Amino acid sequence: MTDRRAWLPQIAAAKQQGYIPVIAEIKASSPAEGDLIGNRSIADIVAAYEAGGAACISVVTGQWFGGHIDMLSETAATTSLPVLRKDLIVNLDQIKQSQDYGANAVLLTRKILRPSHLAKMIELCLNLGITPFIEVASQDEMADITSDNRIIVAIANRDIGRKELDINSGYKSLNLIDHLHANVGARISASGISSAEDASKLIQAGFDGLLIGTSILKAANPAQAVREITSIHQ
Ligand SMILES: O=C(O)c1ccccc1NCC(=O)[C@H](O)[C@H](O)COP(=O)(O)O
Repeated sequence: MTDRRAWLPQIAAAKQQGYIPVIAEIKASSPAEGDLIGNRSIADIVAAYEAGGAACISVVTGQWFGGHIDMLSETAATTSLPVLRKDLIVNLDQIKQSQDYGANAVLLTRKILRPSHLAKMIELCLNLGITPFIEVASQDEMADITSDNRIIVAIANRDIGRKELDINSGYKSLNLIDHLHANVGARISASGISSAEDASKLIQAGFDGLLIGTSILKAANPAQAVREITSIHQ
């Protein structure tokens, strides 16, 4: 398997080199948009994301989004960029499974995990050398995130419970970022990001990176779409 770079150094390196760290996502379909991949292979998409300067790759393996665990190993075999598994991960075995399939970060969705269980999952990730990528969607969900510079916190612009149909909800993360009081390794704005202008506002608000799926998958030229965001001048 490819020797994978670590998440936080990769995000820091992109910033240091003057690029916006983009976590570019591979997602088979969305309830709002339908098929997002068409006749492309995972290798085609990864190549475009790398050409656009993506810092990291996210792979949605969840069935809601037409995903499958094999998409993870296929991606991991194609790139040395850091790889995140996005799925409804609720037990410790899924964390080990994610690593076996090539992920070096896993999504932990605060909304569906009790704080004590979330703490155990974070601990296992850190023991295994996996970066916990904790997603929150409200002020309440951020309240019990504790400071740890080895974790990533992603603030979602959409509510997972609405199955991505709340497309016009605006950039919720812009209002929430100042309520995240924990010191963490990186703060990411996730979901619904569709223009360089909006990406720029999110970075100016203090985010260390952006997770983007649908808009770059739908773009006529995904490499260019990623490049337009990674190369924004601040
Ligand atoms: O948010 C979750 O808990 C979740 C769990 C499993 C699979 C997907 C999940 N969320 C949706 C996404 O991750 C979005 O695909 C991602 O944020 C990208 O959003 P977009 O740019 O709007 O496609």
